[in-house]
Amino acid sequence: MLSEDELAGVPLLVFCNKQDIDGALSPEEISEQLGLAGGEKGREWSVRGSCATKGEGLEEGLDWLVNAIQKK
Ligand SMILES: Nc1nc2c(ncn2[C@@H]2O[C@H](COP(=O)(O)OP(=O)(O)OP(=O)(O)O)[C@@H](O)[C@H]2O)c(=O)[nH]1
Repeated sequence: MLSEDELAGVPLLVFCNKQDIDGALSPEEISEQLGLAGGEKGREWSVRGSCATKGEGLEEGLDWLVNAIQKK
């Protein structure tokens, strides 16, 4: 999907939800597995932990996205 021309340069935000559950993959592990760490240079990206049931990490992530879009 990220290789589509229409999405070139578009900021990417990935929420790694359910971080409150034991054994959840960390954002670092997920960004490695998605090939973002060290590999994605054509856009701003952020892979963040969240816990939707407690509302943790969501506002910070959306703030990051708004900033990234405004800079674009
Ligand atoms: N412990 C925990 N449970 C969550 C979290 N976010 C969602 N859930 C729960 O996960 C279940 C599935 O949530 P949905 O919103 O239906 O998500 P979905 O994408 O359809 O399903 P999943 O792939 O299981 O996440 C619900 O019981 C939610 O309450 C979280 O951050 N922590």
